[in-house]
Formats: sequence, C-alpha cells, structure tokens
Amino acid sequence: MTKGRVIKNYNGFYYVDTGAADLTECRRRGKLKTKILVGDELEITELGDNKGVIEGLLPRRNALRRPAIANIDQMFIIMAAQSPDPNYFLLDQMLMTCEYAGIHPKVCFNKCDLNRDRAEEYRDFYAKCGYDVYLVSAATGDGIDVIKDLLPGQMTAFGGPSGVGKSSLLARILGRPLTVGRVSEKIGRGRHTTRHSEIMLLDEGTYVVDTPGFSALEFEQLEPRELLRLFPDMLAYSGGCRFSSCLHRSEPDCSVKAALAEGKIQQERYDSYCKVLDSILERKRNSW
Ligand SMILES: Nc1nc2c(ncn2[C@@H]2O[C@H](COP(=O)(O)OP(=O)(O)OP(=O)(O)O)[C@@H](O)[C@H]2O)c(=O)[nH]1
Ligand SMILES: [Zn+2]
Repeated sequence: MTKGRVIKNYNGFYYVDTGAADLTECRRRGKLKTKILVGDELEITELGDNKGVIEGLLPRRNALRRPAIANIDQMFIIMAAQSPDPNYFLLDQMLMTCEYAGIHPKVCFNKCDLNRDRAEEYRDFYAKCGYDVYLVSAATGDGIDVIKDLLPGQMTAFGGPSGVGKSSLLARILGRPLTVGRVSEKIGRGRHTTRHSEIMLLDEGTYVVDTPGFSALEFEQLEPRELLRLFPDMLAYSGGCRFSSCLHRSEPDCSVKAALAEGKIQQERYDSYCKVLDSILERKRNSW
C-alpha cells in the first residue's frame, strides 16, 4: 500500500500525490463510506499507469468546512491595511472559524504600502492575542520573502475577505499567476480558471491552497459554552470563574472579566465575544 495526499477532486476521481513524479488518479472503494476531502491523507493501492484505488483514510488533523479542506498545517488570514479597511470584528470572525476547525491561524496584512501605521496597530493588537502577524505589500513586494520562507514542508492555506489582494499576493508568492498550476500541468489539462479549492504542489511536501468562498461560520449554531474556546487569549483566563457554567457576561466573580479590567484581555476581543454570544443566546431564546 502507498500513502498519499488528495490534491484535487474532479469528476469523481481523486488526484493523489504520493511523492512520485505524476499524480495518481484514484477512485474510492465502494465500501469506503467517509467523505474524502482535498488535503486528506490516505492509503492507496497502485494499479499501474498512474491509476489507483483508495483503501482508507489516515486520521485527519483538522478540517475547514467551507471550503472543505483537511490537514492544513498553517493558514494565513489575509486582510488589507486599507481598501477594504480592516475591522476587528470581521477579522475575529475569521480567526474564530479557523480555531473552530482546529487551526491556529496566522494573520497577514496586505496593501501596507497604503497604510503602514494602521497595519502596525493591528499587528500589535493581534500579537497580544497570541497571533503571528505579517505585514506585506503585493504591490511593492515588501515582506513577501518572509512568507515564502514559512512554506517549505507545509500545507499552507490562504483565506480572507474579497478585495484584500489575495490573488495578487499568491501570484507574488508563487511567482506566477494563480490560475496556472503545476498540478493541472501534471494532469495534462493545461490552463484552467475554475476557482474550487485545489492544492498547488510547489515542491516535495510543500503545498499551497487557496480557499475560495472562505467565510465565517454560522456561529449562531454553536453552544454558548463552546464559544470561549475560539478565543485562546481569553480562554487562558477562564479557570478562576466562580461558576463552572460562567459565560463571562454578567456573572459575578468572573476571572475573564477580571482579566479584561486589568487590561490582560483587550476590549475589542471581549466585544467580539459578547456580540457572538448574544446572537447565540438570541437564537436559543427564539427556538423555545
Ligand atoms: N496598493 C495596493 N493594491 C493592491 C495590493 N494588492 C492588491 N492590490 C489591488 O487590490 C485589488 C484587489 O486585488 P485582488 O488580488 O484581485 O484581490 P482578491 O483578494 O484576490 O480579490 P477577490 O478576487 O475579490 O477575492 C486590485 O485592484 C489590486 O491591484 C497591494 O499590496 N497594494
Ligand atoms: Zn467567567
């Protein structure tokens, strides 16, 4: 049996990178019931002629829901320093979506040529929350090498809201337009312009994946108690609350609110937490 990773799912076939020069075109065994995602690591039986059968999935380390991608080693949330202007709640929602998937993301501010001061403000803020923040400009090339150096041996995903310059940034990082990939050359399909998630194989063991349609979870569906886990900077202070059921909103003797008062938790983060908590509680009230 051979181990490999699903790079692309197309027309019912899974294209698997086994480290060989060519991808292996696989179908799944009928008895295999689990849904297979792009990024999944699996065991295949090779049938020769770059064809194979998927025998089973290796355990998943994490999985994004939208788009569905498994086993992301690192994820960058891209924001713009300006146009579109960043905002804390939007970025918090994207960070929460990653944390929910089991991914502690990094943050990258693009368009720093337009407003470096604001990018630095955000960098300092999110560094205090425990996130690595990178300042770049796809226009000038500033900071791009630092990102490139983080890629070898990893599967890296890039996500972010529309218009932040994700395509420009990826083109800079990859040194070529996003719509032409080595993967599609390998499959022999040449140029393609569809934007479903497809992993680009840069080098052995180095993958880059775009996340078209990446958007925040519908947090209303979460349980109130699940929410704090999505804010690692606040979770760290929750151990000392008087009530084990504390939602850190209006309960007395709350160690999260104490940390907020002492400036150990930043107000904007707590505000994001409360905003989402309120929408969850509102949904619960309405469903009774
Ligand atoms: N000043 C400046 N403009 C940039 C930079 N990066 C991208 N842009 C511009 O921002 C606009 C959006 O860039 P795209 O790369 O298309 O952005 P995108 O995030 O892929 O956009 P979607 O396709 O909507 O997801 C374009 O007009 C780019 O020229 C940058 O670093 N600085
Ligand atoms: Zn509390």
